[in-house]
Amino acid sequence: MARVDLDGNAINPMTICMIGAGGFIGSHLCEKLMSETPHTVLAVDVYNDKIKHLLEPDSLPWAGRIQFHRLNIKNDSRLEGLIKCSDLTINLAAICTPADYNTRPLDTIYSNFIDALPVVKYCSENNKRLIHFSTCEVYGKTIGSYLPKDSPLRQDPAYYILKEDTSPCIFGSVEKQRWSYACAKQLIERLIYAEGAENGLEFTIVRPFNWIGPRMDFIPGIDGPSEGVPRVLACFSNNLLRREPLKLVDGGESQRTFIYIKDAIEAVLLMIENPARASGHIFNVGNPHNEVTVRQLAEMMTQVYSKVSGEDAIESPTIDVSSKEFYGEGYDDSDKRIPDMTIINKQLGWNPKTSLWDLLESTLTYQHRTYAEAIKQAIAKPSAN
Ligand SMILES: NC(=O)c1ccc[n+]([C@@H]2O[C@H](COP(=O)([O-])OP(=O)(O)OC[C@H]3O[C@@H](n4cnc5c(N)ncnc54)[C@H](O)[C@@H]3O)[C@@H](O)[C@H]2O)c1
Ligand SMILES: O=C(O)[C@H]1O[C@H](OP(=O)(O)OP(=O)(O)OC[C@H]2O[C@@H](n3ccc(=O)[nH]c3=O)[C@H](O)[C@@H]2O)[C@H](O)[C@@H](O)[C@@H]1O
Repeated sequence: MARVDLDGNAINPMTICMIGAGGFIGSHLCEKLMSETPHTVLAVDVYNDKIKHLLEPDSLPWAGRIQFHRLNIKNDSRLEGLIKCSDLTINLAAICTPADYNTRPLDTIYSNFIDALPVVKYCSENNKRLIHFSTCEVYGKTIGSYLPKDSPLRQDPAYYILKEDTSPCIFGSVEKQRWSYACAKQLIERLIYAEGAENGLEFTIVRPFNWIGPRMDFIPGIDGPSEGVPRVLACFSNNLLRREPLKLVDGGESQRTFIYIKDAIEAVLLMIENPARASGHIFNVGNPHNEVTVRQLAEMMTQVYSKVSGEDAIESPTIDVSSKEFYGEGYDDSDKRIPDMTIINKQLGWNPKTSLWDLLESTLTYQHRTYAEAIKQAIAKPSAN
């Protein structure tokens, strides 16, 4: 049966230049595009470990519809050619782990702003559509976080719900280098918006709210550096696999809404296949119903991991650490992130489905299956690391 868009029109096969296709989100998006659509992907990245299963062997049903191009977009003249021969470019490439924002602020700003500039320029000059990945961090802190602790207004959604078209972007001072990432992402959003307004660039901006699932980041000492600090899902998974306490930064009081990667990818596919509804928009993509404090996340992950691994939790499953100790000087945090869903509901009719418990159960089953044996061996032979 022919695939149709939300307005009942047939969807024609397209060629997509996907930059950062070898990362967490890219790998899931490639998987979806290969298994459920007729589209072709030119997958650009410096790594391909997370999409190897889609590239080999040649006998895969989609062989010929996905090509890997190993290139660094900082300095490779092949990029423009790849964008020119595609119908759509999706840019996912970025440094996006908070441990880097205050310790490698220059790399963070270059990666999230400077390196994205040629992508925007080539799309604009060649009249190509662009879907650019920004972040919910562009909202920074909530207005409510500046109210007195006992103010009743803190309970009023007007002071904390994050809306694409009305919420301000509130960052800490320049010394708080944590915000180097959010600020670079905000400026590239503004540049893309301006290219749309002045030069007619057809764009969509995605603001992901803590998408999590299998293949997110790395497990330190197993498939990433021993001293590396990934995002919270991988940090806590690593602690659980090693039977160490989960570290709660500054008491684990910050709040997040987590969404299952597979739900979020459905939203991206709707954007890809419904350009008339998606172009010119900025979309929050998150799950407002999955809000927890980081402490609650740690407690739930501990329970879920016990269930999927069959091992009892350790006696003291969490430990408090200061942000200075964990991330170093210049760290700061978003207090609370709940996405407003009005625009994405109206334009794409999309809603997330998976509860936090269910998404943790499938993700931690994957983590256990993928890493438990390797961790056991690494612990038994520490010198082999
Ligand atoms: N995962 C989330 O919940 C989340 C939340 C907010 C924003 N985002 C944004 O979504 C995008 C993808 O995030 P992710 O979680 O998949 O991260 P990721 O780190 O897993 O993927 C990014 C990919 O980009 C590649 N890359 C980086 N610089 C490159 C360069 N110069 N040339 C070629 N490839 C390069 C990396 O090798 C990596 O494979 C990022 O822009 C990120 O800021 C993600
Ligand atoms: O995923 C998103 O939507 C965005 O937010 C993330 O930022 P953040 O949520 O702060 O990063 P995490 O590493 O996932 O941390 C979440 C919270 O857990 C805390 N944390 C992290 C790790 C840990 O071991 N312990 C711990 O308490 C952090 O301090 C923070 O409060 C990253 O900046 C980006 O990937 C992305 O743009």
